[in-house]
Amino acid sequence: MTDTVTIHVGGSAGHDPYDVLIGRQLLGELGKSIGTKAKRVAVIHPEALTATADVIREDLLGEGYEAIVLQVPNAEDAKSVEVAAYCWSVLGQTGFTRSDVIVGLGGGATTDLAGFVAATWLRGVRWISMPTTLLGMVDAAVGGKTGINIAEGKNMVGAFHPPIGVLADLATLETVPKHDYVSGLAEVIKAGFIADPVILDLIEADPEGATTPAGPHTLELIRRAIQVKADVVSGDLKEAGRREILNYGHTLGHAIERNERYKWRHGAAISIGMVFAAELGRLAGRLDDATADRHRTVLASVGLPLTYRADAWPKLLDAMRIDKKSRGDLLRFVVLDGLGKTSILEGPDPSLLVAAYTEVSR
Ligand SMILES: NC(=O)c1ccc[n+]([C@@H]2O[C@H](COP(=O)([O-])OP(=O)(O)OC[C@H]3O[C@@H](n4cnc5c(N)ncnc54)[C@H](O)[C@@H]3O)[C@@H](O)[C@H]2O)c1
Ligand SMILES: O=C(O)C(=O)C[C@@H](O)[C@H](O)[C@H](O)COP(=O)(O)O
Ligand SMILES: [Zn+2]
Repeated sequence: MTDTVTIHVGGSAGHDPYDVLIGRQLLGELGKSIGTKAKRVAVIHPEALTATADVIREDLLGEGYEAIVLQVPNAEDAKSVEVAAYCWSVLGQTGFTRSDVIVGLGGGATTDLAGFVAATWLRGVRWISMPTTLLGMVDAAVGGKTGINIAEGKNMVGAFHPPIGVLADLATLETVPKHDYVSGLAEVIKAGFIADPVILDLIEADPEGATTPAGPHTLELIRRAIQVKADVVSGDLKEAGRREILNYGHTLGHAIERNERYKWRHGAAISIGMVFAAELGRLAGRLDDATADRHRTVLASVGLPLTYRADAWPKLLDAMRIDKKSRGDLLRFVVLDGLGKTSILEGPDPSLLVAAYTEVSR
């Protein structure tokens, strides 16, 4: 049995600090995190986790809470205004008050939705994140970005609303489909390039092992990636500055997700987005060849995609214009000046963008 690892996330912008617990058999921790003020607990979960949600419900009932479960669609289909509206209706019908607590149980799509419902219900109620995918644990569950997608763009409607606690039970990873697990590695690798290169060394030492929760470095990879995220969001919850580095690879990545009508896995799109960002850095004269090339080798070594359709460029460029980092007509990209050295490339020449896209297109 693994000992529980605790990572502290500092409070900022009027929000309280909280802990991320990583371990096994963390179910018992849920009651402690909810506390005695709450009467009702709503567990929002995807179809894939119906059985787990039922176990949690029974447990909460046993602890004296009025527990309800809200099943939502798997994956990105949950991140819609219709699904949020369904959740609001259920909360209304059950008399959910400001002292009650929402639990988001699932991957990043579910926790983004659950956090958004918590942020908007009665203008904000407390919520706990229980991530059950690699991506959810290392990125989505931490930091309080919540939201839903619209046809015009990814996560375009949302709020900064941090959870009061995060419970990452490693046992849940055992049932995650392989391609979803690998998708999560894109965010782990992102953390490696922007802040903690030891992550890259660990993956390169055993890429096959990195693609399974049974791999030798799973806990260390998760712990390191969460630490990167916790350090960044503790100082800049609302993305006024440094937090933008967590968006490495996301400007093109989100455009690809929109172009695929949110049927692609997030990590797959971000993988291509990071290769593009590396090429931008290289072509702008900021990033050395070895680090730019390393993106391709490490991402490919775990089976993540590196290229996208050449003919999609005009649509992707259009989508990138409403990226949240844009200011007016100015496109802004997170790039690297070296390993772990991030900077912002503002308003790059259109020819530079085309040249970088040529390097990732097929
Ligand atoms: N808020 C943030 O800071 C942040 C950070 C990164 C990513 N995200 C968002 O996270 C989402 C991607 O998250 P994801 O990769 O976890 O995908 P996901 O939530 O879509 O989950 C992938 C699939 O696995 C299923 N699943 C979840 N847990 C399972 C388990 N334990 N066993 C079996 N099946 C399981 C889900 O139902 C879904 O079908 C995107 O919407 C992305 O925008 C948010
Ligand atoms: O936490 C952040 O900040 C991030 O940018 C992390 C990203 O991995 C994540 O995909 C996030 O949801 C992107 O947010 P967005 O504001 O660009 O939609
Ligand atoms: Zn992401």
